[in-house]
Parts: sequence; structure tokens; C-alpha cells
Amino acid sequence: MATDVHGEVTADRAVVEVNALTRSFDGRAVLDELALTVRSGEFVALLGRSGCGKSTLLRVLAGLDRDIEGSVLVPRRRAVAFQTPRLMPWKRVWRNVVLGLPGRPTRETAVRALAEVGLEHRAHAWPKTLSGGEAQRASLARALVREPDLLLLDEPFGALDALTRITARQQVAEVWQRRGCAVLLVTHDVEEALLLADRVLVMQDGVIAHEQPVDLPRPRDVGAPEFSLLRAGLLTELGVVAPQDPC
Ligand SMILES: Nc1ncnc2c1ncn2[C@@H]1O[C@H](COP(=O)(O)OP(=O)(O)OP(=O)(O)O)[C@@H](O)[C@H]1O
Repeated sequence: MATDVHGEVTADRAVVEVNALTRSFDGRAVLDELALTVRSGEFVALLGRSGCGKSTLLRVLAGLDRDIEGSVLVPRRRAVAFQTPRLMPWKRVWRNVVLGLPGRPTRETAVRALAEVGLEHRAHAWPKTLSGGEAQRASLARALVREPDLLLLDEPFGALDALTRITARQQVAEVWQRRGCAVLLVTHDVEEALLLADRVLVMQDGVIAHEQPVDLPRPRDVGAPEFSLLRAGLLTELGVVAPQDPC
């Protein structure tokens, strides 16, 4: 498996290049000669029906699954945040944030990352004392502390209540704009994809079946007619609603 893009990541350069990627389970190809490119600094959302292989693709890109065919080029600096925060309950929040970092990372390093998600005041807390939204932000800080060129987000807002989800989305949008890293966000939520992404990909039958650029100004207005049009188009691609009759 080819994994690393060497050298500096520069604007407009592809940070992810996937070709003919196949991943099978029990003889069934969940990813089937899939191709994907993500450019430096680009925010890409990946939509698809449950079980279509989104998380499998993310795990491959994260380097957590190497039992594949095809070629996968990803930056060395990449980090992933999952739907469940996966914090170690026996370590304080700040220690969770720097867990696995090389060298002897300091508390200050963790606090800087926590401050980016507004959680520096909970650095010394135990994970069990965090709310769901706070735990998710701690998980995001743990990804950010790795200074990723590619941030992989696997339904990070899925388990949050509606209000917390809105704040968490805004926070991710701010982090992305500030950091300028590429983001690949797996989501079930068409609106979320359109609010955040430069490009929305629809996965189906183990490949990227549809690609939708989102050329709308930010922050995006869910009430704008252009937004509604894109939403309707993506829902149709997903087979959720029938195409509108132009008559
Ligand atoms: N370790 C595994 N062993 C066997 N089958 C697996 C394994 N991991 C995933 N699969 C199968 O691969 C398919 C894709 O799973 P994956 O989790 O990637 O889907 P998904 O699109 O992320 O779904 P969801 O949106 O529900 O999270 C599913 O049919 C799943 O059962």
C-alpha cells in the first residue's frame, strides 16, 4: 500500500489520490475499484446510504485498514475523529488529546488544541464528566494537535443533539478555515454536507457515483433557492425522493 505523499503540501495539489481501490469482506467488494481525489485545503463531504462503504473508505485513508488492492496516496500528517469520541476514561482530557504523539508532549500543547474548540477550561477534567458535545470537541482537539494536512471525520456530529450539532458544525467550519487543511467528512446528512463542503460525493455500489461541487458563498443559507436546488438534486441521487417533474 502506497501511503505517503512526500514533501510539503501546497495549495491546489492533491493530498489524496486513490485509484482502483478495492476492499472486500467475505468475497464481496464493498469498495470496488474506487477512485477519489481530494485537493489541498478542500472540504469534501461523502454521502451515501447506510452500509455503502463510507466508513470502510475512511478507515483505509486513515491507515487503519491495509487489506486492500489498488493505490492510496495520503499525506503523512492525517488525523481522524469518529462518531464516538473514544476517549480513555482513565486519562484526563489533556492527556487524551496528546495520547500517542511522539516525543514528550506538554499540557500546553494539548491546551492550545483544546482552546481551538473552546474547551481549554476542561483540560484537567476526566472524560466521564464531559457532555457529549464536549467529548466530541475533545476528540476533535486530539485530531488537531496532530497538525493534520488531512482531517478525516466519520459522522462526528451523528450522536449530538440538534442544537449541539449546529455549534459543532460551525466549529469545524471555523477550524477548517483557520487551519486550511483538507477535510473529508462522512455524513448521512445532505444539509450538513451542503453547509460545509466545497464538493459533495455520493457513494454507491462501492464507487463514487456522483460528484456535486457546491459553489455557494459562506456562511451558507439553507433557505436560499440555490441551496434547496442542490439539496433536491442530492436527495434524488440518493434515491430519497423522486426527481421533480419539470411540468
Ligand atoms: N470488518 C468487517 N467484516 C465484515 N464486513 C464488514 C466489515 N466492516 C464493514 N463490513 C461491511 O461492509 C459494508 C460497508 O460498511 P461501512 O461501515 O463502510 O458502511 P457505511 O457506509 O459507513 O455505513 P453507515 O452509514 O451505516 O455507517 C457493510 O455491509 C458492512 O457490513
